[in-house]
Amino acid sequence: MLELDGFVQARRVGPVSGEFTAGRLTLLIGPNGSGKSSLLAGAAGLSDSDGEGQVRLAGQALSGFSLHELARHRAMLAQQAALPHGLRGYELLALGAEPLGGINEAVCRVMAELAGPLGLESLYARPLTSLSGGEQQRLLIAGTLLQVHPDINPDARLLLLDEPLAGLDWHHQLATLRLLRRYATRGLAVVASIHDINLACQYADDVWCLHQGKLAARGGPGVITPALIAEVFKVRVRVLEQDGRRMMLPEE
Ligand SMILES: Nc1ncnc2c1ncn2[C@@H]1O[C@H](COP(=O)(O)OP(=O)(O)OP(=O)(O)O)[C@@H](O)[C@H]1O
Repeated sequence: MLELDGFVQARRVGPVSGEFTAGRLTLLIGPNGSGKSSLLAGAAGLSDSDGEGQVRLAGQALSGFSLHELARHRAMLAQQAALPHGLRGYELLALGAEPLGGINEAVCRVMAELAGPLGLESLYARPLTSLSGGEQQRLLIAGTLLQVHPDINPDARLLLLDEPLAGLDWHHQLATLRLLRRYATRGLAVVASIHDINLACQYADDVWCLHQGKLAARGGPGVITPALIAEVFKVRVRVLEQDGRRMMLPEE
């Protein structure tokens, strides 16, 4: 679906090659500054590759897409996304739906569908500036998911989220990961950066581990091993197994 072919961004990331596949949830892990945001920005078409590198969506170079075409094919949740002032929750989502035809019955239905898992019922009517950090983040996630919902945007192919779980409580972290899996099941390539290694093990179809701008490992959750964690994160961990699930416990 989304192919990175020798993607390079200044000295921040690359060269990185690989594919984010339709129908799969790819979780990016890596220490601070390892290049996750830079890679996501490249995959979103927000920054071109240096040199010969290319990013292709369904075989077409992303650098040739207009902003309108990008909006039709992918949505991106940025890290520390800025919130427009003077808006209420539902108006933020309406703003995101604008390039896709604006508020209509389908948009209202999707807003209602997202309200349950993300706990938005009482937030839609409130001014954005009155919301807590985690509440704002849940609305931003909803706004991003709305833009690639099949009932609103049948051309959507790719969903990218930079640290969507930042600031969320445990309940809403799990709800968000379940939603991302659901969107992948609907046929999108879904990619998110995440700092919780155990959640990455539990929810990812594919894991990309970045280290100093390069891919240190890529594959199923099994690529996350104590040796990889020690090399990349400089943390020693022990593996616990329960009911077929693996958990990494940092050693003191
Ligand atoms: N605008 C910029 N100008 C110069 N260097 C930058 C810029 N943005 C990021 N960098 C550098 O590029 C590298 C990769 O940054 P990036 O934000 O992609 O990392 P990250 O893996 O997303 O980190 P984090 O987990 O802290 O969010 C870092 O060393 C960072 O300092």
